[in-house]
Amino acid sequence: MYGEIFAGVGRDPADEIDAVFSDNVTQDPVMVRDIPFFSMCEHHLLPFFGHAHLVYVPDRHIAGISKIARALDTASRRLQVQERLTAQLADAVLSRVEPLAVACRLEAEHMCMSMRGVHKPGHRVVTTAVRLATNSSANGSGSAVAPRDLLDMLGH
Ligand SMILES: Nc1nc2c(ncn2[C@@H]2O[C@H](COP(=O)(O)OP(=O)(O)OP(=O)(O)O)[C@@H](O)[C@H]2O)c(=O)[nH]1
Repeated sequence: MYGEIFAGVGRDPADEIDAVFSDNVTQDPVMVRDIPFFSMCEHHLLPFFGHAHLVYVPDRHIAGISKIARALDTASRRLQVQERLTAQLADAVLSRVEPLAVACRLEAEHMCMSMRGVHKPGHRVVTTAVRLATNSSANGSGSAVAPRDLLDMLGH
């Protein structure tokens, strides 16, 4: 059982993104919503779980969509904090798909806050990560979608 829960230990989430396509790519945003994930709080050894949403603006490549979910699984199946998990997913897409911009948002309930401690079942922790290509025009002056637009699409 623990082999499955911690199957991401020692693996690079980016390596899951092994399918990218380069034909007829346009710089229109691609969004994947409501990807479920389960992870383990590194402070309490209790689960946190929820959904991930990710949007990116392709440059020359698009990702095989399942590979984004696979990268999320690899990053979540280990001891984690939600902020780092969010960043690792965005970084994996940035490094392998080389988009103009990528943003992701995770919403989760942490069992360490629900079943013990402060006892707040039903709470939701929301984290976001935004990454821009170093040569991106997505910083506001160019024609690409701005980071604020990406976060709006994610429903922050
Ligand atoms: N961007 C994009 N990817 C797609 C679409 N339809 C299928 N794919 C992805 O194309 C990829 C093909 O990857 P492969 O590794 O060759 O196929 P696979 O072994 O079935 O991959 P898994 O679904 O990850 O098991 C997968 O990531 C699919 O999710 C689509 O319409 N758009």
